[in-house]
Amino acid sequence: MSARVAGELADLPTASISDALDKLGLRGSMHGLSPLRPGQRACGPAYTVAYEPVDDQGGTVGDFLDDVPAGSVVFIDNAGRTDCTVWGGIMTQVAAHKHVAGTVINGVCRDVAVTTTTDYRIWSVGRFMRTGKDRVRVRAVQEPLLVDGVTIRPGDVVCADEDGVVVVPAGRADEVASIATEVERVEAAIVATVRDGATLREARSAHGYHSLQTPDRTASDTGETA
Ligand SMILES: O=C([O-])CC(=O)C(=O)O
Ligand SMILES: [Mg+2]
Repeated sequence: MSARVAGELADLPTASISDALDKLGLRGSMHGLSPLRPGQRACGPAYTVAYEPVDDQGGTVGDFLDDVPAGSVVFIDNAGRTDCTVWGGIMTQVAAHKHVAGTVINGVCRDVAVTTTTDYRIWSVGRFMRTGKDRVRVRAVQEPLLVDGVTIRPGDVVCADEDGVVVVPAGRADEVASIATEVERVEAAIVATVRDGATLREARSAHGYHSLQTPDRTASDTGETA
């Protein structure tokens, strides 16, 4: 993936990227992860972290942050747990200081007031104040995660905005960016066509709105022979 493609994805809404993933038959739209505050966006290569529960003492939260490169999106899997955190205000301030692009948590964070007054972006299942220290520990860093049926590999492109989070496989970023760009172009054309006097039904039909995200059927998909 070139810097140009990464830049294109960074400029595209997650809605159009999600449509492109649908068209290519790829899973990558992450259900149930919401932005902590309105208006935030982030896009960058995934830095993956998996947590696991500990029975008693010895759990830790967040020491891996020293190793995260600037521009990455930290993608943390705490198995969707909402009863203890894996991110807090110290981590937010350190990540912002290191120019980390953002954090996605399949779990919860705390110290939300700090994050909302710091130039840093988090998407999560929710928020809760009880720490993960002595409750969870890091099981793996920079290994593939499987979250809600989506595989997130280190270096995959994570894009997130007000609609939520999408993950684009690094090797498919070029195709996804080009289809998502076309989705954007067609959607703008539909609105322009209505402003020129067409009905929504006419404009959508003229520009193929309903199948923008529909996978192209090949002979092998349909069982047809050429
Ligand atoms: O225990 C945690 O979730 C971490 C925390 O509060 C912080 O980084 O400030
Ligand atoms: Mg804290």
